Amino acid sequence: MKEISPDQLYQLFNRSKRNTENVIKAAPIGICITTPSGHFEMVNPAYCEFYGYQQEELLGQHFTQVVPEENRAVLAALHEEFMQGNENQELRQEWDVVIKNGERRTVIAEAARIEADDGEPRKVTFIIDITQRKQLEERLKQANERLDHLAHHDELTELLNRRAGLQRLDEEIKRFKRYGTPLSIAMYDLDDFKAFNDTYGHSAGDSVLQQITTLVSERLRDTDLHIRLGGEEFLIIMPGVNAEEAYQGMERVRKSVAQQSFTEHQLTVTLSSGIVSYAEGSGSRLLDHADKAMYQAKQAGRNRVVIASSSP
Ligand SMILES: Nc1nc2c(ncn2[C@@H]2O[C@H](COP(=O)(O)OP(=O)(O)OP(=O)(O)O)[C@@H](O)[C@H]2O)c(=O)[nH]1
Repeated sequence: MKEISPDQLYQLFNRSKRNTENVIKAAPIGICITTPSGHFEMVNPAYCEFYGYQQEELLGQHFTQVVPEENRAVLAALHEEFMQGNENQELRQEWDVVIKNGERRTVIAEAARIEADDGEPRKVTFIIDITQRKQLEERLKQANERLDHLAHHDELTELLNRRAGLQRLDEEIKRFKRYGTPLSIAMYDLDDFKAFNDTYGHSAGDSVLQQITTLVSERLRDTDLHIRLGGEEFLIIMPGVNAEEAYQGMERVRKSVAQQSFTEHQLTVTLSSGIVSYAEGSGSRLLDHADKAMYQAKQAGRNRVVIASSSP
């Protein structure tokens, strides 16, 4: 082994120290060292650049200067706990931070406890800016929620669409079979809506469809499900409701719609509805029965509610 003189060793030690300092200066990630009381003792250029501060604006300041006000107490307490922890304890967490101009950013901060030359512990923290990644994740999440909403809802009325509605009907039938609580459905369809469209135009028709469905939803119970089956035909699933109660509920809905006036021409629009209570069979059989009852309501002169003569 090569003999190294104390003088050479001293020079090597000094060079190693300078190299370490240069590595910290050149590091592309933010690094800071904080005292046991939480004050900045060292901040590297990448740290200063990320937060938008000069080195002298941070040194000696409490680290919570770069933390949103609402998180300051929690982070100060965490820092204290960390400082008292065991030697190898490391902390890796995602945090919201605030840069000098007040903007919020998100970082991953990884901290390690070291012992300084005064024998006291220090916390060295490495930060990685993940703001862009977080923003992308948030946008992706919102886009997925929107897609999910579009897959289950009708765009014009915001009601559940046919596919989602029929799925809910099957679920309610399963619940009926399990618990035996009553279940009724009401189908309704606007009266002479073709004539309305032909006279006042399709976009006036669209707006009336939106207003009527909003009005109907307001008249329903919170537990009822309101579905657009297609065109101007709708379904209401009423869990826990027998045919008589469903009839009374739909009569209230029918009257509310008939009393309301729509568009600048103050027009009235009516609806016809068929009601059926579940006894047995499939969802589509139940719908057939409600459809037949609705047809009877149309045949009997429209603007009325009919209970299906026999349950499926
Ligand atoms: N504006 C608008 N009209 C629609 C929409 N969906 C269906 N319609 C119209 O609703 C009308 C339904 O006509 P029909 O099925 O003949 O029924 P109706 O004229 O309401 O007559 P009855 O149901 O027998 O009282 C058609 O003119 C469709 O174009 C929609 O999303 N917007």
